[in-house]
Amino acid sequence: MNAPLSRTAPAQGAAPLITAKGITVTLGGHDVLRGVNVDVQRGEILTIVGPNGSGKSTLLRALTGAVRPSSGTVTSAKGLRLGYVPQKLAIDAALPITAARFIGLPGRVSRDEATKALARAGASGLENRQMGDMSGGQFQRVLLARALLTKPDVLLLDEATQGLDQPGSAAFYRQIEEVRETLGCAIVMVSHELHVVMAASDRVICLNGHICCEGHPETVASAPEYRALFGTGTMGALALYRHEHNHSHDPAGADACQDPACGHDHSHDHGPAHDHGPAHDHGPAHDHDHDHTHG
Ligand SMILES: Nc1ncnc2c1ncn2[C@@H]1O[C@H](COP(=O)(O)OP(=O)(O)OP(=O)(O)O)[C@@H](O)[C@H]1O
Repeated sequence: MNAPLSRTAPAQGAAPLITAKGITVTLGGHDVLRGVNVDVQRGEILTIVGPNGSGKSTLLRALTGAVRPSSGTVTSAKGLRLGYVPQKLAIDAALPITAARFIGLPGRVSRDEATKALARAGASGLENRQMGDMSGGQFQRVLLARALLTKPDVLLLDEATQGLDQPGSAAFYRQIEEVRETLGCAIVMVSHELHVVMAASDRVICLNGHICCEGHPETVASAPEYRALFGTGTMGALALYRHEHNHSHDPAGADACQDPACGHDHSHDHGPAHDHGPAHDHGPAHDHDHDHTHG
């Protein structure tokens, strides 16, 4: 299920489900996004990575139409159905509501539909469980089940595994791949966990207000250029992807990117061998065969 070659092939060449062309989004007087171009193809898993405040959530919201660009356009295929899994959702733990009832809100959903959606989200058997009693992973799966009720053409996830541990995140993303296999929907996800989502992604976009770089993760995994794209921006996660170690990673420079327009410090060592000293191997990242879209 997790093997790249067994993936449902994204519908290359078909009309995109969502097209953002040269969008600039201005919030609070600042250009949060500048001249961003994104196509979402049917059946693909597209991951958006980038440092805190780089506009990932804003881009997701612009793609859904929840945020209007100040320039550029976002167009969607006619009748497009969207599903959305938020970063987190606060539910009063004291509120007595079962998973089956929760995913049925606000509309009416039959017990059968709720059960099927929970099964697709890998949350079978949780129908009668109180939402307040769920583990973080179970809770996110119920949110996923809720998003799947609309049978979305595009499922959007905004750091849906925040708060989960690594095995929990990895299991969640495997579930996402399964959802894609079953429903054939496109998936657009924001994640900080590049090491975890890498295996599940067809394409990765590195965002920092503009698109720094984008590409196919498998193609670029062996390319030397990709190693320089993220400094310690994954908090060492890329190194962890390759092998376990327990030294600390400096979260500073979280937005290191090879693109000089990003303005990051690239003076640290990106040598091919992983070094357990302060200079880290930056592991898999992205393709430099891309269009730069600087605003
Ligand atoms: N409604 C708003 N008004 C003003 N500024 C906003 C608004 N929403 C977001 N911003 C600003 O836009 C920038 C991008 O925010 P966004 O949430 O899109 O980033 P992000 O990459 O998703 O960040 P994070 O990784 O921290 O979730 C931030 O500087 C944020 O403060």
